[in-house]
Amino acid sequence: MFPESTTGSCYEECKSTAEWLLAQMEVRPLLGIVCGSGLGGLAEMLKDQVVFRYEDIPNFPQSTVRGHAGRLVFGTLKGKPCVCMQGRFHLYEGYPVQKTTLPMRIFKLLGVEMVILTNAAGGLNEDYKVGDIMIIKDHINMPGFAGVNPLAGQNDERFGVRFPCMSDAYDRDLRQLAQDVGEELGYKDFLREGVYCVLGGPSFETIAECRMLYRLGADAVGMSTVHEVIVARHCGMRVFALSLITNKAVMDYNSEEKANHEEVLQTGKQRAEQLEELVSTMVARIEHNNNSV
Ligand SMILES: O=P(O)(O)O[C@@H]1C[C@H](O)[C@@H](CO)O1
Ligand SMILES: Nc1nc2[nH]cnc2c(=O)[nH]1
Repeated sequence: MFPESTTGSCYEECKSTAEWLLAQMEVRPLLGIVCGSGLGGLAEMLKDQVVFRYEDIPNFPQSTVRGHAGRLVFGTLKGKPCVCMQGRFHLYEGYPVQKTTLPMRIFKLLGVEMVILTNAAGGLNEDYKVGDIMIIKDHINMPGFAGVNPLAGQNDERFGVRFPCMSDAYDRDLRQLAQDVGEELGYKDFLREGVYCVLGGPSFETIAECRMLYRLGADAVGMSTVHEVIVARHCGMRVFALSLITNKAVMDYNSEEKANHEEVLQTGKQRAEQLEELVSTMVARIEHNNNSV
């Protein structure tokens, strides 16, 4: 038997939450969006909103971090039916990794086919500037090296296979679409593509850790997204993810810079408009059901 703490988010629990939500509105979302720290403005773009506070949703965790409003917003974005998490859950809030990713399984049971995730991240790549938007092409699941994986524990085949592939986690066509849209919008100077590394947080990285992560191949470091991506891919949803580089990781022992959440939220405010424009223009061009963009 698997121990209780590692049995993951059970199918019945997710199904009852999905059914509770579906019973209260007409929207049948095909697209799921997760807003990163300070990036909740994306949810405000949805038309004909139906809003649920996390505290009112059965089985749903609560947001505890500033910059994460804790609202599930349904509506349409450029005519496409969407559900948007205005606030996500992090390991450092004290939730088991299975609980932080439970909304991905609820998305799946709501009928969502594609997930777009955003996050705030520290830039490790020396060429990156604060305010750059990084299309995530791959990830490093650092907690996974220590066995912290949302799929650890008993596997429920109704969600997906025991050993899911992750080499194709970040949809190639959606990444290309983002590049094309970014170029058209004139974002070339601040649009990047790179590798995101997740750590547990909540402490920011030491200088030695930043240097190590960069040498390992990470371009940006954060505290989220990867576990959601693993669960979304496990249950067959397509994934696209963006990091907003909100601060530069400190790599130099002579530097006076110090990572802090204020700067993260401030940079989010400054780049929110462009990030929202990029995502909404992409959404306008995405076709569903035929697996194309
Ligand atoms: O939810 P995200 O990954 O955008 O939040 C990042 C990581 C921490 O929660 C916070 C640090 O400022 O921002
Ligand atoms: N781990 C981590 N998460 C972040 N989120 C925003 N900036 C950072 C950062 O520098 N490090």
